Amino acid sequence: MACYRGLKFTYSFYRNIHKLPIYNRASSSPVLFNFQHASFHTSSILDKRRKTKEEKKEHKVVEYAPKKKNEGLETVDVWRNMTVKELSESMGRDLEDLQEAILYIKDGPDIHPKTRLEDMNIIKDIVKKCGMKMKIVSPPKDDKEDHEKIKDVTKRLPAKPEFLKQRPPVVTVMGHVDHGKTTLLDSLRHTSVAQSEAGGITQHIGAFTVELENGEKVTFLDTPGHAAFSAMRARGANITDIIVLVVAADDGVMEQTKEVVKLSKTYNVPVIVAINKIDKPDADPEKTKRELGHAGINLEGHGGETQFVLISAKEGTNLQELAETVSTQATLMGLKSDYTGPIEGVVVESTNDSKRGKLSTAIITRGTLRRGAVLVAGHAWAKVRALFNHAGYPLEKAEPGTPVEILGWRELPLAGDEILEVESEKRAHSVLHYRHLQAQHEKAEADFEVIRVKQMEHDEKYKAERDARRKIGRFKVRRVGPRPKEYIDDDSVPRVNVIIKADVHGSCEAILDVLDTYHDNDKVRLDIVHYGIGDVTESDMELAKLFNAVIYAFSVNSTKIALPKNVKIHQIDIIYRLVEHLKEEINAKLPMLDVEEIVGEANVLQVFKVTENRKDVSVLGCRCTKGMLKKSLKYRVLRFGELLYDGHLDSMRHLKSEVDTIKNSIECGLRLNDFQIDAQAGDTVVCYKMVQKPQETEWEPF
Ligand SMILES: Nc1nc2c(ncn2[C@@H]2O[C@H](COP(=O)(O)OP(=O)(O)OP(=O)(O)O)[C@@H](O)[C@H]2O)c(=O)[nH]1
Repeated sequence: MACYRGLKFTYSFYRNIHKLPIYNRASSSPVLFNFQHASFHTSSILDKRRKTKEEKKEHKVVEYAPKKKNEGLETVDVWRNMTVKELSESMGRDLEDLQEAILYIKDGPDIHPKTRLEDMNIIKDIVKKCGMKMKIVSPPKDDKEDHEKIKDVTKRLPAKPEFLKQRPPVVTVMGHVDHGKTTLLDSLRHTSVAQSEAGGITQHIGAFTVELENGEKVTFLDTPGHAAFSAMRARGANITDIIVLVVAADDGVMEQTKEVVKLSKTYNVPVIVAINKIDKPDADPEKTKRELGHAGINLEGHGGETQFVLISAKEGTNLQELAETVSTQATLMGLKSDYTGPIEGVVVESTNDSKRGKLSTAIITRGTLRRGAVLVAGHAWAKVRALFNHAGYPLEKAEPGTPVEILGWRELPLAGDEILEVESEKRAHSVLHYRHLQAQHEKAEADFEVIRVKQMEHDEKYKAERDARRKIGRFKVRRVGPRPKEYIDDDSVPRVNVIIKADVHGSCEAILDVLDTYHDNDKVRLDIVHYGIGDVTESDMELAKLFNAVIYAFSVNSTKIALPKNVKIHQIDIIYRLVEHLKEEINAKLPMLDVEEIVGEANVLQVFKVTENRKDVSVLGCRCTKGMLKKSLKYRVLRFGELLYDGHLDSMRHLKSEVDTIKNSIECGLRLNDFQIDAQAGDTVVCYKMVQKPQETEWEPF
């Protein structure tokens, strides 16, 4: 198994994708066994058996026509700059299979489905590796767009001017926190409900229309703040014609006021300023106007053209005037729409009403919506069962620029989704099916991209870690070819020098990766003097001699050349064995370790005080309880694990005789070198010696 560019594969898998060809590693070309040419004719075999000996003796001429190159191979249409995906489609093979094949190509292209294959030779190589032959054709016409248009439903082309009629403007109310946006919308909505159908149920839906005294209408989106505006824009729903910028006259221009100014300029949406809270005693409209000028909004009568109205949202002052100003602005903008044909619109909000079912508020932007229409929006569809206005009254129809509540959705569409009318339920189903597939496809591509990025990150991290290890000297820089001797640091740390020769690049990389896991270079350095692909050569031997290196021949021949004196070669086929060998080499270089070996133990039964050479000396009356005690060795006296003494004996006696050894269960008298130690009955005496043991490396790569 080899691992390349993050994908694991086997030759058997690779063969599977080729259907028949067996890949020849050495020649990089597929070897084909073609069953078509291996037919048997049983009748002719029987005939042959019946032939007489004479006939057999006859000289026969066997005509042999060499098979033409590529004969019998499937042909695939190719063209320059085709994508990896297009090639897989043209071949009729899975994308993944093709990507696997690309991995076998030296300096092959990126395997991303959208990668364009600019080099014909690369295309040829891929086709060849897939056991096919190619035919260069001209690129197919890019009919993808037309194709998609048929499957999906899209907006109609712009209507001719003669079909256009005036429509109400759609307004978004924006402004700084607490400047009165919600109050303004509430007041406007109540005004509108009160003005329209008296007694109507005031509903809080996503949009409502205010009707002016002259009969003109203004539609307000009932979601204040630029978050809603930006969200709509982000979904491609550019339904706001005019922004009403609410600025509190007491606060003046604040941070979010400036943001709205910026937003309106970015999207080129005209602004009408509503200077609010003029009823407040500390209201200063003049100051607010000046600040607006500084913020880039030049008001009418103050050197600019932006219209403004002084209002009190709370008290309902000048709200009709504000609506009229908006209407005038709309007239100036010449807002018109086509009232005929299949409808187009935008979802403003969606709810699942417990009594009425799935509902959405929408603004119709083109055509006239009626009951019975079949709509699609995003991944949802509806057969319109009923239409309501913002006051909750049923509508017969909804025209451009007017908000409408639509009942009849099978799934809930999302705010900002574009609504389009289709001719039938069947068509709605096919559109949604197509969109679903598209979404899946896009998700798959996005996932692929994520995996690719992750893989790249992983590779980079791996390389960075490896480089870092090399930098701090844990691992020398790998190189192909001999290395100058002076390169080796002449320090006192013992080292194991190795030369790796392997059959294929993958094996070599795998071995080097395993060796990378060795981190004990401060004890014994593991140094790769040289590595390469192919049989062991004379120069490898020379190098081994020069560096006193061990050669590991991994599935390659090392017997063709004479083995010089003092050069060790290990012929190895399994990386595990190589590691075992290396561990032995490393262990042999590790210094011996001093370890303590317990020889025996004794219990102190009684302590005698004797006088010797006018000194008071303690004698420990003990019994050997484990092993034996040897006078020449070292002793420790312990009390409940606490060390009282560590040193030699001055004397060891059995009864009255000085002895060298006390065996298990025998009593004795021990005199310590240090007379001052205050041992007592119950203490433990341990007899031990220091021995040297070979060390073993802790390196465990697997
Ligand atoms: N005196 C006075 N108070 C007002 C007026 N308009 C709004 N307010 C008050 O100002 C406060 C904030 O009003 P909102 O309408 O919630 O302001 P907003 O801009 O929607 O606030 P956010 O939703 O937090 O951004 C409330 O206490 C309103 O009663 C007004 O014209 N006059």
